[in-house]
Amino acid sequence: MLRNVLLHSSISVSPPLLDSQRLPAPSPNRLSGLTVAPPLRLHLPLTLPRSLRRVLVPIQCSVSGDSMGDRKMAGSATDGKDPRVAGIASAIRVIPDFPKPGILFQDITTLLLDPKAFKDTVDLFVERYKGKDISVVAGIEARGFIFGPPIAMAIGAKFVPMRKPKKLPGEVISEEYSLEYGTDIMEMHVGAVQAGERALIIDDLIATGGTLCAAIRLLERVGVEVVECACVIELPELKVCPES
Ligand SMILES: O=P(O)(O)OC[C@H]1O[C@H](OP(=O)(O)OP(=O)(O)O)[C@H](O)[C@@H]1O
Ligand SMILES: Nc1ncnc2[nH]cnc12
Repeated sequence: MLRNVLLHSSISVSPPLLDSQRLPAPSPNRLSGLTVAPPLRLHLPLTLPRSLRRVLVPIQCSVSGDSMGDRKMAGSATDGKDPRVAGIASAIRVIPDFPKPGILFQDITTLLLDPKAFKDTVDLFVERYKGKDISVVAGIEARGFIFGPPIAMAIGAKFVPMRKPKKLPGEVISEEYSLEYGTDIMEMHVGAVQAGERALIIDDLIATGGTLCAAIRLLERVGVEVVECACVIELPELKVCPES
């Protein structure tokens, strides 16, 4: 069971930024084959403490302050009380029925239109990870490529893209993972990381956790220590990881 996290700001993702962007409140819908009852919550950053990373399989995205017990990290800027989190949450647009009926899509492009909210998002991660001896920030295609590089630069780490198949030109190592229907493959360049390095994995969102599981496996196969995974958004109602 996954019990995370640092930030545990159980915030309802709020209406769109602009009136013109407002959408009707979504009804409970299905995502990845699972019933999802809004409101969804924003957790920033969603991090998996090292001691709990392994229990991503099976993942439970629901988070409770109690569940962290002794592992709760006191004093984190991301404990849910940080005033920046509300602004970030309100900048994320929710679009029902995209990309297909029943999906409640968390659209971070509206967050990117808001310079303060975007900066606050990156800053919250940077505040947590600066000075933690992390030499690798691994970003997951595509939206991990948006948040990963500014975080990497700010903490003095290199950025390593974890890409979809046949995108990287050099020699790669691959990891297959399960999706709701079928499988996908994640790839990383051979030589991008060295055994013994400490990595942070960044993505925009965790749903089932299958994508993050694959990224962890890929890095650990080459001897990298994955310190934590961090995401902007958690879909806490999703309780199943496709990995087994
Ligand atoms: O926790 P999971 O169930 O694995 O899902 C989370 C992943 O899904 C989304 O990416 P997507 O696969 O849609 O790719 P994209 O960002 O390239 O559109 C999201 O950005 C995460 O990477
Ligand atoms: N509901 C969702 N919104 C945005 N990206 C997603 N990836 C998986 N589920 C998603």
